[in-house]
Amino acid sequence: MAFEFWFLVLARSHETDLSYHRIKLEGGREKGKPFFRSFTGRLRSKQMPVTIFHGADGLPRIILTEPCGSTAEVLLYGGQVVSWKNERREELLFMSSKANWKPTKAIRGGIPVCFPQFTNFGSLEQHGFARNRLWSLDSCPSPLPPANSPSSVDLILKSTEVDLKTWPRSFELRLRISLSAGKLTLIPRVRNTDNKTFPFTFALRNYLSVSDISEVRVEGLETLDYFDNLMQGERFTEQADAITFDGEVDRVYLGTPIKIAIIDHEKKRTLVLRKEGLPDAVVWNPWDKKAKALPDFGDEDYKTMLCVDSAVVENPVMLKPSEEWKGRQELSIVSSSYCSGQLDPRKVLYGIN
Ligand SMILES: O=P(O)(O)OC[C@H]1O[C@H](O)[C@H](O)[C@@H](O)[C@@H]1O
Repeated sequence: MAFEFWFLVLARSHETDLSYHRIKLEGGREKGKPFFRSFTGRLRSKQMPVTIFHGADGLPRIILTEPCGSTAEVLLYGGQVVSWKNERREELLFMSSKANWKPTKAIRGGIPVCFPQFTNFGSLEQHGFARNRLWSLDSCPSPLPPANSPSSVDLILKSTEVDLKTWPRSFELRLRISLSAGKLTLIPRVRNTDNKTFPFTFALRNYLSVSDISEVRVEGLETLDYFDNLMQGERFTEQADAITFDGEVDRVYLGTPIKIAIIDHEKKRTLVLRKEGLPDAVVWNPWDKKAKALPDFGDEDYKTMLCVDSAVVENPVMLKPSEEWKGRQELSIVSSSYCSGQLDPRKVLYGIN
């Protein structure tokens, strides 16, 4: 059965007022064939040369590239980064071996966007609906300047009639994703297009690829208070001088410093998470038992992943009509762990010489 759908993309031309560009994405479903045919569509605009591909899974995606050779792959479904590879083609994000690539379910890996609710702190579905919706290209990212390069893309999700029934607040959720050598930057924004103030919680859930979770240290969270989701959200104070892993962990660290280092001894590399406007950080690893209970998580996958999320959880954002909230996170790779003697984590975290 033939299948087609249209994206209406609002694009601002250089000289004139707003104009609409319509992009048609076509595919066909034949017996035994993927839902979509492999397809390349191009939004022809002076300002935003964005190419949309369809992979074997049929999901529309954008591939970001930069001159040093690193790449990122972003799905319109969920506005989700699903791959970030360095210039040596090594994958830096985790993707579950049992990830479900069919819409309506969240994809287990990459960087899902949790909005308007983090976890089950509210009446909505776990982690909100944004990760389960088809986003669009956003060619009017004002007040950010247009991202006019193959290293960047702007996406948008607006409230729909269906979502207004469960969450009656009109919003525009924008996400700019930018790639540069050794760095992936995400800038989420939420605009209140309603006539009432609304609260929301938010997280960029970073599924990071690690060589062996037992050898990983997270620095920058020591001495902080956290909510432990394994203890009914009870509040504790971190006593360890770094977070290490030997069992399930599901914590929301509160009011963290702007930099957190994830040190992977075996890979001899440190991943630095730098964030603004996202005061909390969630650390999650399901470990063996929970991994087995999750249908889209490979039994052994917990050994090679760690979620360290940039989040706003403790104090929800209260957004007034017409106001825009903005966050920012940068993930960057420093290619040798401090174990090698070349990198002192204090330098990474605090810039101490
Ligand atoms: O399975 P998901 O909906 O992606 O959630 C994964 C995990 O996220 C959070 O950290 C929750 O506190 C956990 O209870 C949940 O298992």
